[in-house]
Formats: sequence, C-alpha cells, structure tokens
Amino acid sequence: MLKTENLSVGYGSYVVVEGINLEISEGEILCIIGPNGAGKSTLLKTIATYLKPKKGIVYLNGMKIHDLKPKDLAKEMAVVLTERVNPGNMTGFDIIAIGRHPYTDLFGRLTEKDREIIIESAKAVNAEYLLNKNFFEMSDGERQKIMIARALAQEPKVLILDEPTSFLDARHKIELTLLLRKLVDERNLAIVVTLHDIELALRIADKMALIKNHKVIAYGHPENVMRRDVVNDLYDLKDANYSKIIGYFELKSKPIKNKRVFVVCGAGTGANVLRYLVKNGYSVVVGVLHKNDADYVIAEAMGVEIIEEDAYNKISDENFEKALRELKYSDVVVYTNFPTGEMNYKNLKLIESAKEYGKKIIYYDGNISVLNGI
Ligand SMILES: Nc1ncnc2c1ncn2[C@@H]1O[C@H](COP(=O)(O)OP(=O)(O)OP(=O)(O)O)[C@@H](O)[C@H]1O
Repeated sequence: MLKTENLSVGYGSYVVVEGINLEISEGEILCIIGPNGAGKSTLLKTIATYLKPKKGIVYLNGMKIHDLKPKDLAKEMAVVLTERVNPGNMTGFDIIAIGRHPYTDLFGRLTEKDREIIIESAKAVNAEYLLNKNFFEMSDGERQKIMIARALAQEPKVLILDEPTSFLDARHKIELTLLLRKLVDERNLAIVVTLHDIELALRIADKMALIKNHKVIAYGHPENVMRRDVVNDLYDLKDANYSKIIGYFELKSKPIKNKRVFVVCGAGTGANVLRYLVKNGYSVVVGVLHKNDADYVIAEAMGVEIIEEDAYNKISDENFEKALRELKYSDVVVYTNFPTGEMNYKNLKLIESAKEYGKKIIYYDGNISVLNGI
C-alpha cells in the first residue's frame, strides 16, 4: 500500500539518503533504525509529504503521494513527529478533535459521530482519563498518547511516527511499543516508525530498514536483518557486541584489573555475574557450558573466554584438563545458584578442585554485593 521507489531525500542540494526502495502493506510495521543524523526523520518527513523528494517516487495505493490533495491524504495517512508541541490552553479532547479536521465542515463543527470517534481514539491508547485534562498539564507519556489518539481520530490506514518513545521511561516505552503492535493487529494499520531502541523494534517490527552512510544498508525481516556484523557496523560499535539471540548488546570484555575470575554457572544464572565482572574490568573465564546455554550466549557476546562442553553434559578429558588449568590460573572462583538446585557432576568437580587448589570461592545467590571488592 505504501511504497518508495528509488527515493532520495534531503534538503536543498544536500542528499541525506538515496536509493530508498521500501514497501509496506496493511497490518505491518516497518521500523527505521539508524544512528543519529542518518536521515530517519528526513525520510519520514518526505513520506509524510512535508518534504519533496530529491529523486524517486512515494506511492500510496498506487498513487503518487506528493500529488494527492492534503485533505485526501489526511484521510489515508496520519503523522506524529517528535517535535514537542505547545498547543496552548487545549484539553486532550480538543487536541484529538484536530484529527477530525479532514472530515468536518468549513466551520470545523463536530458531529456526534466525530465525538464518538474522538472518545474511541482516546480509549484505544488508554487515555480516556485525559480527555478533559489540559495538554500542558500532562506528562510526556500522556502527551504522546494524545498525539497518537489525534492521529487515530483521522481514521488513517497508514500511521507515520517519528521516535514516539523518545521522551518516555522504560515502562511507557514498552507500553507504547506494544500499543503500536495492537493497533496494527486490531485496525489493520500500516505503521512506519523510527525507534532508537532496537530491542523493542525487533519485538514489534515486521520489517526493518537500517540507514547509514546515506543508504539503506539492510532491509527485510528483522530476524534476518539484525545480524551482529550489520548492527555493530550500523552503530560503529567498538566496546559492545550485538547478540542476535538476545536481541541486545553486551559490553565487550576489556580486562583492566589484574585479577582472573572463573565463573561456574549455567542456564542464565551467571548473566548478572558475568555482566558485573566485565563491567568492572575483571579478566573472566566461564565454563563448562554447552553452546545452547543462555550463559554461553551472553559470554560469547562479551568475548569472554568459554570452556565448552563437547556435547550436552559431556566434556572430553582434554577440555576438562583445560578447565582445570584455567581454574589454577584464576584468583577467584564464583559459582551460581543453579535453577535445578543441584550442580552437575563436572561443575561439582570443578568446585572441589578449586577447593583443593586453595582458591577463594564465592557463592552467588542473587545478591551481587558478594562480589564487592573480590
Ligand atoms: N531542515 C534541515 N535542513 C538541512 N539539513 C537538515 C535539516 N534537518 C536535518 N538536517 C540534516 O539532515 C541529516 C539527517 O537528519 P535527520 O534528522 O533526518 O536524522 P535522524 O536519523 O532522524 O537523526 P536522529 O536519530 O538524531 O533524530 C543530518 O545531517 C541533519 O543535520
């Protein structure tokens, strides 16, 4: 329904992004991701017809979007940009009512149906309680909801949102992102949205476009697009690694302390220990872990040394020797609270050996303070 064909966007003679070929259908979310200044907003503003393309065409249902009359376009597409608005002395209801403009008469009079749609739109974003509240008395999250309700009141088929979560706290970020998914599923909308939080973007997007260096460097299903090399390159990451499995970043291990810590963990019980140790510059080795173990995935993203199982719950003599060697070289051994309540044979043997070697042994039971000043 919405398609860009060889689109170039920019200002004056400055082409910000070129050769953009994207397509989105009803019931889909397209997330645009990229570093600051990559051109995400410029692309959205061009799709929203606030800017003319430098080159190429944007189609909406086969029609050239820049040729449509604003009032006709407003019935098809609604736009929520980042700029903080200052609408003066208006209530939530008044702001949402602006969304009805494409449908009202010359005097902007609201019919009963308009009022119903305004209230429905507020309900859709859980903002009914804000209808009589003054816009300038609302929190950032509440304002954002009202702006989205205004867009919904336009009864669009396409919704364009520029960084809708930028002023929101963690809870409201998640809430709003889930709301977008709900709108797509319930109203069959097509949504084009820029998000800075790639973890959330991954969760809700049907398609993702990554923008960098004036180009769309990757486009498609998020699960295909979000590869480590691509994401690391997108953000020029040096000190962190994107993990495709976690869908997030882990700090890269950069030991600055002359202390080596051997971590015995598994099934994700070591995640916080590993993060704490890497953050605080310890030299870390972890094992013995199976490749599919959650702690393995996290340690791998950190670039921490891992002693691997050869098969599930099996370790060769050679690898076990290696584990014991590493144990000898380590200053401290930390072991975690296993979810099953009991440790497997090889890990028990490691702890026993650590005792024999006279190592300092710390049991982590969920309280990270046990690692203070090790
Ligand atoms: N009105 C303007 N006139 C000229 N150049 C502009 C204008 N607005 C933005 N730019 C430039 O265009 C480039 C892309 O900006 P844009 O706002 O689209 O990036 P973005 O990807 O949305 O960034 P951010 O994540 O920081 O919001 C930047 O180099 C910016 O300085």
